[in-house]
Amino acid sequence: MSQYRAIGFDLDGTLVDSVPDIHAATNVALAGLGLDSVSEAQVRGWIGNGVPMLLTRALTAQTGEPPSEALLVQARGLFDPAYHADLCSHGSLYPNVAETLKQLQQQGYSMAVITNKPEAFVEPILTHFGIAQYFSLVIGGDTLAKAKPDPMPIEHCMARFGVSTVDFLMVGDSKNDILAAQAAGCASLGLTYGYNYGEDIALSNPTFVASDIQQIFDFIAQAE
Ligand SMILES: O=C(O)COP(=O)(O)O
Ligand SMILES: [Mg+2]
Repeated sequence: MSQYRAIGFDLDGTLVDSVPDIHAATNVALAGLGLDSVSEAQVRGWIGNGVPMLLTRALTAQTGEPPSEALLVQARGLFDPAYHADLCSHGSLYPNVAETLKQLQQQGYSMAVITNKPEAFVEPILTHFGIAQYFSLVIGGDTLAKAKPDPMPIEHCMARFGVSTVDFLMVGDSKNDILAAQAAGCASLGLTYGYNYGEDIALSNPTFVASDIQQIFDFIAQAE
């Protein structure tokens, strides 16, 4: 094993290309409020800070002003059942994700999902794609008091795994993942294929940058 003992994985844009399903549920919510649909490309640029922020961004785009709390609650009441009903039918695992997780587990790493997606959606998605068994801990965007880019989810995870900052590697597609890792004082691997508000992940200065999750083996070997 390398110097790392535990690895945190972001979900959306890192393990699963979930935009098509999130896009569909967003448009169900907007239609229920009598608002026009948004495009998949728009939704791709709004993912990263959880569902409340995604809906805030969508409602702002379609009404021209930030939504009231009441409108946001209404939108969430429409989004959640629509997304729950159809979490995975259009999405897919990114290449080499299942194989990489399997190999890392065989090598003895403790692994967690650290996502800003609401916790209730996470387990069914992991199960659908056959990767739930690789994770001994799942932290959603609403599991703790603070979400990424705050370091709290990573700190919580390190405490649960009984590892220190030098033992932990955070893998993600968004600057929120990299900022959370930097704030927690641990290493990060930034993936170039996900959703990062249209920005190059390298601009956030992750410890490593990769275009395929399988490249993680190059970096953890390097760190030995
Ligand atoms: O739900 C989001 O906005 C982002 O989810 P992620 O943290 O798994 O990328
Ligand atoms: Mg992500």
